[in-house]
Amino acid sequence: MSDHAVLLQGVTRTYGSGATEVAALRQVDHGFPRGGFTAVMGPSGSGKSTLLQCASGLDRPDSGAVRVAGQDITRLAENELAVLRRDRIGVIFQSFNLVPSLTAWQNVILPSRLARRRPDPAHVRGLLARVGLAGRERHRPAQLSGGQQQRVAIARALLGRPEVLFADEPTGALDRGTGRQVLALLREAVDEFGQTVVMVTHDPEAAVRADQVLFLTDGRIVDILDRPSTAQIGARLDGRR
Ligand SMILES: Nc1ncnc2c1ncn2[C@@H]1O[C@H](COP(=O)(O)OP(=O)(O)OP(=O)(O)O)[C@@H](O)[C@H]1O
Repeated sequence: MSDHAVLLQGVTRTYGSGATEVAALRQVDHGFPRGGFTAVMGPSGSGKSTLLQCASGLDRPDSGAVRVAGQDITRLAENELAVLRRDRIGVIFQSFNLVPSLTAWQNVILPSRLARRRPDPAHVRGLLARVGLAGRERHRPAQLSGGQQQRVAIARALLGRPEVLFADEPTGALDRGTGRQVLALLREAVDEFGQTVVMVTHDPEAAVRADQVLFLTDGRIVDILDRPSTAQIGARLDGRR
């Protein structure tokens, strides 16, 4: 079995055509280590979200392969991809993406309900407690702070015990203290539960929690730093290194 939870091979994604053509990803090759925490950084428009979307099966590359659990997900039919995403992948967004009319509990179990599954209530309760939301199960998103809403989204992403958790700017809408709590949960998913986390971020304070930081420019990975300091990340972003 590969030691990569997700393997990108020659992944290219181009938007538009002719004069408006934009190459968002250009022949990207990268393996995300199993049980590792990787941050993806780079200037606005460098292809970070596109990389996350192609790696998580939300978008399909124009060419190249994306292997998750050894399967090339670019070759799966829609229904096969939906099953793989449901069983093996969790996704968290900057804007939480919760359903406003549902309680925290209902939001967490929504994907499994849609998949006609009945999650174990003890597991749901335990998950909400793990993310610090014990006693908030019946609150709706509007009755929760931004950080609490993001923790509901994390609990939802973790419910199916996914092997890989993708997070697109998960702390982007949060203050620093609340963001730290969210990062601690992602770190815990890696350290305690052996999950793989891939996180897009603009924030060096967030990226420093990762084991490895990828830097994208113009649709290409231009650098990879292992366990960099905040200062090293800042210097790399400023082009001082
Ligand atoms: N749906 C789309 N249609 C056309 N062009 C797109 C689309 N999505 C992304 N792009 C373009 O692809 C390039 C990469 O976009 P992407 O969102 O991946 O960058 P990013 O690094 O995540 O940027 P940001 O940090 O601003 O979120 C950009 O030039 C963007 O304008």
